[in-house]
Amino acid sequence: MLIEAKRISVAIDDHEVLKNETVRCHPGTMTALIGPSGCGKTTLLHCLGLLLPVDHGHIVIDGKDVTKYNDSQRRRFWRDHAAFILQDYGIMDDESVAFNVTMQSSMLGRRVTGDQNRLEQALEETGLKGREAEKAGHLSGGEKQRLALARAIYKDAEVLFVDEPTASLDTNNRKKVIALFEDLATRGRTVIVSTHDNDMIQACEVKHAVGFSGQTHRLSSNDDANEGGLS
Ligand SMILES: Nc1ncnc2c1ncn2[C@@H]1O[C@H](COP(=O)(O)OP(=O)(O)OP(=O)(O)O)[C@@H](O)[C@H]1O
Repeated sequence: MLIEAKRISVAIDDHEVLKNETVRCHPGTMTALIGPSGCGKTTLLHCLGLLLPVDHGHIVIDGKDVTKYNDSQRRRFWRDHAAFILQDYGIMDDESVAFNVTMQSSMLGRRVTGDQNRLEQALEETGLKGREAEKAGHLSGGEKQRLALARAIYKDAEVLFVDEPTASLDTNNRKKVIALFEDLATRGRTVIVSTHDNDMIQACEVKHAVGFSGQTHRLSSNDDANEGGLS
C-alpha cells in the first residue's frame, strides 16, 4: 500500500507541530521519519496511520483520499490493513503472551485460538518462543516491544506503523528487530518508522526529515544516515 501525506498541517494546543508536511511511503520499502526530538515524527506517524486528524492537507492511501474517513472506515483500515507498534506497545498486561499475539480466544476466554503455526513462527522470530502462557505484564520493556512486533508479524499486515521500535533493546536484539522489519519490507510490506536509531535509519531506503517541508531522500549506500547528512 502506498501511504501519502500531502502538505499536511497539524496544530496541538495552538502549537503548530506539522506544517506543509509531504511524504510518500511505498510498499516494499522502509521509510524512516527522522529529525530531532519534538520535530513531529510521532505526530506524522499517527497522521499517516489515521490515528490523528489533520487540520490541513490530505492523507492518501493507494491514490484514494482518506482524510475525511469516519470512525468505522478508519477502524476497517486498521483491522484489514494495518499493524501498529507504538511506544506504549498496546500490550494487554493481564492477558497471556499468546493472546496478545493472536487477539483471539475461545468463547470462554480459556484457550487461545487462531493459527497456532503462525503464532509459533511469530514468537520464534521475535525470540519469545516458549513464553506463550506468561502474562504479558511480566515482560520487560524490550520484550513487550518484541511482543508488539510478534503481533504485527502474526497479522501480516500490509502496512506497519512503527514508533521507536529499538529504543529499549540491546544491540543484539536491535539488529534482530531491524532485520525482521527489513524482511517484512522485502515481502512487499509498507514499513513506516519514526526513529532516532542510526542502524535503523541506515536500514531504511527512504529517509524523510520531518519539519523540512517535505524533504525526502532515497539514499545511496554511501550517504550519511544522520539528519545532518540530509541536504
Ligand atoms: N498530545 C499532545 N499535547 C500537547 N503537545 C503535544 C502532544 N503531542 C505532541 N505534542 C507536541 O508536538 C511536538 C511534536 O511531538 P512528537 O511526539 O510528534 O515529536 P517527535 O519528533 O516524535 O519527538 P521524540 O523524538 O522526542 O519522540 C512536541 O513539541 C510535543 O510537545
